[in-house]
Amino acid sequence: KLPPGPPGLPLLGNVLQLPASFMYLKLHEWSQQYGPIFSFNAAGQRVVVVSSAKVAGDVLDRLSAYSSNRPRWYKLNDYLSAGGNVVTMSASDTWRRLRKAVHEVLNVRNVNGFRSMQEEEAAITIHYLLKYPQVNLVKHFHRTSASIIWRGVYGGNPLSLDGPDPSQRVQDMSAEAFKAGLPGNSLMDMFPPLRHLYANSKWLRKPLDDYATESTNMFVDLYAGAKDAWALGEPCISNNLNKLSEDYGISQTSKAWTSGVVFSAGQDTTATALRFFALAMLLHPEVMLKAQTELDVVVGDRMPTFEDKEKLLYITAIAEEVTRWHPPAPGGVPHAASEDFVYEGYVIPRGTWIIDNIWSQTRDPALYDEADTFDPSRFLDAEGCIKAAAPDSHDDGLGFGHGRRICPGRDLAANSLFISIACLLWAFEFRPVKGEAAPEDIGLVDNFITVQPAPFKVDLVPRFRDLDLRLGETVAHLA
Ligand code: HEM
Repeated sequence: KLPPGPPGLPLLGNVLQLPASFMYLKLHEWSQQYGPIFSFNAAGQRVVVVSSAKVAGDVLDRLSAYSSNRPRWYKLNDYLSAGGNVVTMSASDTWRRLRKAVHEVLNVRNVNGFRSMQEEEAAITIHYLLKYPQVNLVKHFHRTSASIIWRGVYGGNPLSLDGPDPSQRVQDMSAEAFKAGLPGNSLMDMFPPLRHLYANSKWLRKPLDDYATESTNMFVDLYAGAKDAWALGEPCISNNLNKLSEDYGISQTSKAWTSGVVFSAGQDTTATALRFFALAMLLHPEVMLKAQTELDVVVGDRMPTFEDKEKLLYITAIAEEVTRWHPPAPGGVPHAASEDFVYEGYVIPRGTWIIDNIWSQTRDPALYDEADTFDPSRFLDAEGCIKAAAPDSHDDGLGFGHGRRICPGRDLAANSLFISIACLLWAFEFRPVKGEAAPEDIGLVDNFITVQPAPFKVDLVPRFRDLDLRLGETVAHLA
């Protein structure tokens, strides 16, 4: 038997009850009604939802041998991504090899090699915020996050705010493709006879094939453009993939796709977290003041660096709380059962989608009190040190998913968030702009995988009169 869940219609199941956007809120509502593991039917597709940290840990971590596949996404994976997308591909040998290559660069030790680049990017962000205060934070934080991951993947120079932005096209194309992955969003995924039609009709397939070709060309060009960085020996993901020996059996096109997909997986998520951070500062000036008191004691009037991390514990806690309070991907990326398995008496058949309901997990009353409140101190013990995560819960990083599919960029992202937050709070007071919506009324935008705060204005008041002069060498070159 499957876990319990909402009653549905014959054939269509619960598909008409699923909202077109903010689906995670519906899943949260159902989890309150049917418990930490429930199931529903999206027009014939069985879906199981895991909504507490314990059940997610059991099903996605401890039973990961059965729960690490991805849904069989015909439109998204086979057509739009030409089978080359490491996020959407099934748990095959190719996926394992690609993940290993990505992990070699992004593991917790090696990401430290990107720290000076991330410090530089924090300084550049402050410089642009001073130079272009009229430009919305959305654009500033897009640049920060895109530039860090761009350089992590392709090496090279920082992306600029006032020049061409080669990253935007990658972002737009990937957001477009991911729409097709949501339950009920692709007819060929819902109705198997249509797959035959598409397979046999060039005319029907044309827009999908054109899209895939455009993506492939874009990724191959970007990959080829990274060769200068490889020649200079810069540590970057594309270089690592390039060095994979022929024995791996991975084509150059597949390496190019993986580089592009890793870029797009890391960009929007990190930018979203920075936007929620800024919103949290508007809503909670007391948190900002406490963080700035810590910064005044530890770093004073020089810009923070990673060397200060061990002493900037409240800042570290803010970075953790941001992705708990508003996880950038609140509905996770769906997993799927690679074979039938049993959990607590429920049989989860092969092919079932398993939704990692991150939103409900980050509101799990077993782990967090008053979960809707932004409170970094929940991650600190009585001495003000960072608490160890509760056993088997990874309650300090639920926003990054679970099991063998867990986000391979989480350590890079955690470092980006730490240094950006430390430097931004060192540099500026965050104040509401008169006449703008009150911070609590700022709505959300559903971007299919990420959910972000709607654009809002914030008054960033420099904390030092000569701030631009304190930003170091890189910024002096930019100016
Ligand atoms: C705050 C920032 C980030 C958040 C919240 C985030 C969140 C996530 C989540 C929830 C997943 C799905 C995990 C699962 O299926 O269980 C994921 C997967 C992934 N993330 Fe991240 N991510 C972030 C940053 C990054 C960065 C910086 C990179 C790369 C540099 C990255 C690369 C990936 C990739 C490649 C996958 C797919 C893994 C697979 O399917 O095997 N992410 N991320």
